[in-house]
Amino acid sequence: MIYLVTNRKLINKKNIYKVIEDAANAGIDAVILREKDLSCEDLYTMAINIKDILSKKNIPLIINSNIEVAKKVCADALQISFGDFVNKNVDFQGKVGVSIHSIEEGIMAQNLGADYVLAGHIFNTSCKPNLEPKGIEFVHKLSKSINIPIICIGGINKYNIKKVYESGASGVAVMSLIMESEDVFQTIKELKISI
Ligand SMILES: Cc1ncc(COP(=O)(O)OP(=O)(O)O)c(N)n1
Ligand SMILES: Cc1nc(C(=O)O)sc1CCOP(=O)(O)O
Repeated sequence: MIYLVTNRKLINKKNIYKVIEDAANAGIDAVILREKDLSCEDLYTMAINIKDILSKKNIPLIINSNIEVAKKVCADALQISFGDFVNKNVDFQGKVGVSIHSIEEGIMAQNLGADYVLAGHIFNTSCKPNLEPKGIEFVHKLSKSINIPIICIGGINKYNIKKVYESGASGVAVMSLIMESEDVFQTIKELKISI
């Protein structure tokens, strides 16, 4: 499973909808709409447009952080930080994915009913320049500690994707590699054949 995480600010020539369309055609498994700076109104508009593209291919839409928008657009899943998951009363009909950054958070997320965890960041990534990556051993340990699906994020590319799967991940989430790609279709195909 390959999840695409959006970041419209990383896109060079194309626009976000063209990227999503190419990704959908290349066989992406889900899209996490993560545009933290947008107002609810603008995020909702973007979510509706993306849902329109994805629904033609039955690809799930996941909304990052914003439960109001996730509900309003009837998203397939909500992606939420560990802190929000633990501290807020998350009342959402669809699946709930929790972002975790330690084994303890992974176990707690599972015990509290998370449907899957987004675990990171695994490798160095320009998106998290001041934080140490967790490394492949973290994936290995996490997969021995929990039974819910583990989606790994952070610095995933065609050279390391296989190792991530071999360490027990059920899938990966990729942002900059795809957002910055000149050829989104080809980039995703290369990831898929590298698994
Ligand atoms: C140890 C650690 N903490 C937090 C992060 C990244 O999480 P954050 O930037 O808060 O949220 P998202 O980028 O996942 O939306 C990390 N990699 N490591
Ligand atoms: C959005 C995000 N969350 C992370 C986490 O560790 O929770 S790492 C990350 C960025 C991943 O982007 P790229 O594929 O460009 O490395």
